[in-house]
Amino acid sequence: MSLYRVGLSRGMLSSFQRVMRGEGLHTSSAVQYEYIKVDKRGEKKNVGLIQLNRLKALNALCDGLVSEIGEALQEMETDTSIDAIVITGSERAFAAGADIAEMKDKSFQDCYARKFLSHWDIISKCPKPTIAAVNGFALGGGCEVAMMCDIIYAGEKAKFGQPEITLGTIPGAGGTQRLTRAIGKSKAMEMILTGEFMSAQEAEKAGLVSKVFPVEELVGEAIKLGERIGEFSQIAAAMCKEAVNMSDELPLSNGLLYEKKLFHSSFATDDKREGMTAFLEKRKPDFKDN
Ligand SMILES: C[C@@H](CO)C(=O)SCCNC(=O)CCNC(=O)[C@H](O)C(C)(C)COP(=O)(O)OP(=O)(O)OC[C@H]1O[C@@H](n2cnc3c(N)ncnc32)[C@H](O)[C@@H]1OP(=O)(O)O
Repeated sequence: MSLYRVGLSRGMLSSFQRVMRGEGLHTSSAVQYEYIKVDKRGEKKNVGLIQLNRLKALNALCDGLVSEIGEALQEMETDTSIDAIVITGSERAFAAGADIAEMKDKSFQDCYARKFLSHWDIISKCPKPTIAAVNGFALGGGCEVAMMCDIIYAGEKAKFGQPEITLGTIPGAGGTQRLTRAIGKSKAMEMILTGEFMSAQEAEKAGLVSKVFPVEELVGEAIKLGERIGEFSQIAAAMCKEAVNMSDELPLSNGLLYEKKLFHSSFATDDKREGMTAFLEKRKPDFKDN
């Protein structure tokens, strides 16, 4: 049974419970991947790095590649030494979309019966903070994977687009929804209906990207961001992530209530006591993620 399937069969347990119990698999060099490279980076090795590595096909997201991302995320999710996760590609391409050769002969029945692209959701469901470090093309599914992450950093030559219309289809992994939420209806509609690409600088201005960096500095900056997040209580970080993501799902009044409930819950943690005590004692907090 693949690690991915082991992870999925535990679906009834919340990710948070699993992390807290320290159960499950650990990121290790024992797992061999065909389409990705996996590493732990940062001074404390607390930032997981997933690098898409199907270079000849511009990291086109074939089924095997996405399954491997899922396996790596499952491992990093249960590895308590990892606080944040960076997903990146190559300098030429973050990912040029779903694999067109794999899709060409698929029928409606294949897609519907096998829930085509549904397993991609694992990326957006990761409870740990995820950062997409995008150099080069992030097209179609590539743009969608970037948008499934919590934060997008881009290299200055990055290009974002949802060109599915040029293939006679539409985005199928959240492109219409997430892009519209990120940059507004008019800009998203124009991009999706024309298949035109958006530069990193335009994407930063429109709100799709947080920051733009020189190409060669991008991954290092994303790792630094992961390290900064790792300095805080990881329970608080998970709650922040959950609350922010709920703003996409809920009407304002429900979102505000959800936030309040999580805020109250944070008062049950040792880290909240430590954070506030440290502030009053004018010292650095020593969070235990507890
Ligand atoms: C359904 C949704 C998900 O919701 C999708 O993602 S559909 C796919 C959307 N993506 C696209 O339409 C982008 C397709 N790719 C391109 O338009 C171009 O490759 C490019 C990114 C603009 C780069 O062009 P360039 O001329 O520099 O490079 P090549 O076209 O020669 O590409 C090199 C090599 O990679 C293969 N490849 C690129 N993208 C894909 C893909 N999405 N699926 C499968 N293969 C891809 C391309 O076929 C070339 O392979 P080779 O002929 O060298 O074997």
